[in-house]
Amino acid sequence: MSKKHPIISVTGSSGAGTSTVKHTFDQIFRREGVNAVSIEGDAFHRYNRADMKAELDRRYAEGDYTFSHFSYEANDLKELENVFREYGETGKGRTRHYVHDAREAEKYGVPPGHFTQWTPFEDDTDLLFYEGLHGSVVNDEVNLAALADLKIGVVPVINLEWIQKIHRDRATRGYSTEAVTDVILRRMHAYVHCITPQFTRTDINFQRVPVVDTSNPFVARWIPTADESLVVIRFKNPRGIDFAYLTNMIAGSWMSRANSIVVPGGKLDLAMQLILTPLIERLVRDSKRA
Ligand SMILES: Nc1ncnc2c1ncn2[C@@H]1O[C@H](COP(=O)(O)OP(=O)(O)OP(=O)(O)O)[C@@H](O)[C@H]1O
Ligand SMILES: O=C(CO)[C@H](O)[C@H](O)COP(=O)(O)O
Repeated sequence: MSKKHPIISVTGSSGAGTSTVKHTFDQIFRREGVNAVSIEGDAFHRYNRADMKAELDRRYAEGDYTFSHFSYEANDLKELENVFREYGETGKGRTRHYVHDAREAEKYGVPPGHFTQWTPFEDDTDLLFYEGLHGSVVNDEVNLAALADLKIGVVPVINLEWIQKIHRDRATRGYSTEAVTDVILRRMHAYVHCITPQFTRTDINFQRVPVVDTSNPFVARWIPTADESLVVIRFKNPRGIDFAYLTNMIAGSWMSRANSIVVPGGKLDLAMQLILTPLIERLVRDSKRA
């Protein structure tokens, strides 16, 4: 936890919608005049695509079928912890990009499946924003949850998450449904052991729930739209959250538990703005006083 140089982490599985949620944060940062430095979890993968394949093959040959990008060991979480710690203490740090596809290759000048060089953060930023798979990990090696000041989980129910991943990976990353299905299966062990435990540590979870039939996510023809979904928003510590204000402001919303509200899918962006803006404002205000 850092008051002087606050850190926000947004954690979700691959395809959960963390990049989409980042756009909402970017809008809030722009509107509130917050100068945030952003880092992507994929920058902290341990291997480039070819080396990951070699490591997978090696482990398969040894009978380990559980290794995937979700696994702790496939990522340099020590380095991520160093970046969180250094930023929290000094406001400095560094990051790089993992280039997924041709569009990103053109943007960064590095072929798909490779990393860019590490580059230092610009000086005098107001906060660090992380978006990726491991923003609230606590294991024998690292404690990232302890270093982040506001932790958000983005967790659609699992068949919606798979639909989102399959459609995104087919549309923009050139994978077949079969290839994505294999990846989903291979990642399941680490999904259960490395990804889901984080969502009991996050301060707020946003869980999109479809209200159309998604029983067979592998043949779904499109991603359920905002109108075809609800979002459950759960607060770890509901003290200080003005639920009456939120349910008044967000048409069609209601409380489903003492720490949860449900909003129509189309109101997700509004709900995030209403909930997150005061929290971000407070982090930045406190950091200027520290
Ligand atoms: N609220 C939403 N409503 C409709 N579609 C959504 C929503 N959130 C995400 N999606 C869709 O789901 C897909 C995956 O979203 P996104 O790219 O944000 O995931 P991600 O968590 O960043 O994945 P990765 O970490 O693998 O990059 C995209 O096609 C996106 O348009
Ligand atoms: O989304 C992911 C993790 O969040 C990707 O699967 C990961 O970055 C590896 O990508 P690729 O399969 O394109 O090498």
